[in-house]
Amino acid sequence: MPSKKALVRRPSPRLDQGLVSHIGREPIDAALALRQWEGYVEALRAHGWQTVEVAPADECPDGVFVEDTMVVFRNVALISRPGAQSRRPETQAAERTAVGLGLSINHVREPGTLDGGDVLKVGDTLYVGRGGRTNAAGVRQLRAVFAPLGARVVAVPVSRVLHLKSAVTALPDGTVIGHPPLVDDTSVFPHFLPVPEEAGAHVVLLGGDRLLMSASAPKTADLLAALGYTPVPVDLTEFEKREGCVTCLSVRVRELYE
Ligand SMILES: NC(=O)NCCC[C@H](N)C(=O)O
Repeated sequence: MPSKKALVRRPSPRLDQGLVSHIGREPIDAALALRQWEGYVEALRAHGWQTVEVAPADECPDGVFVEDTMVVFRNVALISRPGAQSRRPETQAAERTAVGLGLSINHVREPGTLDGGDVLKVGDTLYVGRGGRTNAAGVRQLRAVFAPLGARVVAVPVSRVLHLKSAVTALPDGTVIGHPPLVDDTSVFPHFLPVPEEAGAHVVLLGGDRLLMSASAPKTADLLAALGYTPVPVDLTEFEKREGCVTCLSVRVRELYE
């Protein structure tokens, strides 16, 4: 049954100590981060999403990036085993919330590593980024869990950014969008549209023609508006300083059998 639930997790006061891999470390304004997170949650709610808070993990600087804790396909959640050791404690409370929603649970197991941010769903295709956080065993386990449910799992290389979804996301019609200098190989996607800004590569489909995206990508917002979409911009500067983006602050659950 279609559902519009979104898991979110409020930022840790220690967000400043969050990981950075591909960019320099700039200081975080924790109060501003909290306001930006509240604005993000409000934008989801304003577009009909019921937000469900995962218990805070204040001891985990990167806990707000809750997308990385699982991959949801149909009514199954594959609980991740994050590629960064410091992020592994984040999954426990996220799993409890997934159970509470009625999702069936599977786990990525050692030696597999996989971050939810490396998995992009386009219809029944799951693109998975093989890169800094997701290894070959993680890809194999993703395939083993979701192929029997009808998913086509396509592994793609990711070396220029943190996660696959730092490089590309997809529009409602399945067109994959990305900022070409940051995409390893645009030819793996059947329909690819280049966008002019790094932050423009990230959209969350709110429903209908509405696209939640970062206010840091005004040229891409204009491009997408010219294609008939309605951009819904949110300020995310404090999360972008820790390599987060609009997708990573929630896990959207669209099919629940209640
Ligand atoms: N899915 C995502 O885009 N997650 C962003 C995670 C950022 C965090 N600082 C990390 O390096 O793990």
